[in-house]
Amino acid sequence: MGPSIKMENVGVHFDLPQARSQGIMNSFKTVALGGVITQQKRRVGISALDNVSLNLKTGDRVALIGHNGAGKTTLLRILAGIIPPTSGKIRVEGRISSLISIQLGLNNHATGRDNIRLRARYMGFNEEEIDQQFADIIEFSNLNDFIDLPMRSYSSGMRLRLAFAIATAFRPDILILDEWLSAGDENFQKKASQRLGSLIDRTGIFIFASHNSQVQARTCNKGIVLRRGKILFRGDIDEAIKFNRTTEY
Ligand SMILES: Nc1ncnc2c1ncn2[C@@H]1O[C@H](COP(=O)(O)OP(=O)(O)OP(=O)(O)O)[C@@H](O)[C@H]1O
Repeated sequence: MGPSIKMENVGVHFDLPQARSQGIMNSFKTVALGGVITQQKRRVGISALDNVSLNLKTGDRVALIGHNGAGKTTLLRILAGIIPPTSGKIRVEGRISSLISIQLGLNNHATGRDNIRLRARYMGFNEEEIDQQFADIIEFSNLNDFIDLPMRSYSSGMRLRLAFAIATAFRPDILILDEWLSAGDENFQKKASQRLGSLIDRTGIFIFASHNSQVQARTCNKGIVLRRGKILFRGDIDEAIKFNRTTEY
């Protein structure tokens, strides 16, 4: 059986205890962006996702579309297990790789070489799998002798190259991407784009939040339009992009 994702009536609510104020609802009511700001008694919160159900299987390449604050990143974070849903159920079969915070888990005091192992273990890969990709990661990051120096001696671009090379080296069953990743100088960016594209092609399920509908049209076959935490439309990618472009909401 291939990878699958099943979400049933998932909701995410953020409590904002520090925002207890009577006036807050009035000042935010008319804003069309973001999740729905809620207020019970004097407790303010944000409903970032509301009653979202999804059924994804192998071959699904899903674009998440929607305005700022619509809930795209929250949905990705739920799927990646970074935050739990407040309500509803979620079931994921298969190994997930999230390219949301690719520098997380890297250690400034360790060498590039040691960081490859650290970060790959953090992603859930075993020593054998790491050994298989080790040389490729070193070659792709193109750090030459820097790979044996502690990461604190790297420039931010070098750090990103290493993080990118590691994050894209292992083929997961499910790949999660929040905006297209790019790293390094112009030359490296071209290489990085190709590598990311090839990883997406080889992944069973791909979920991609972005404001760039051109890239989404190229890499996805389905689209989900979110508005204020709810699914407003789902269908073929072209229809979803068209819906988003032509519907006032
Ligand atoms: N940690 C948090 N605490 C409180 N509210 C949050 C938190 N994270 C997100 N939100 C709120 O949840 C809603 C959805 O945010 P989310 O980041 O999922 O939107 P998005 O669709 O990814 O937006 P963008 O296109 O701007 O990246 C927004 O109203 C945001 O303010």
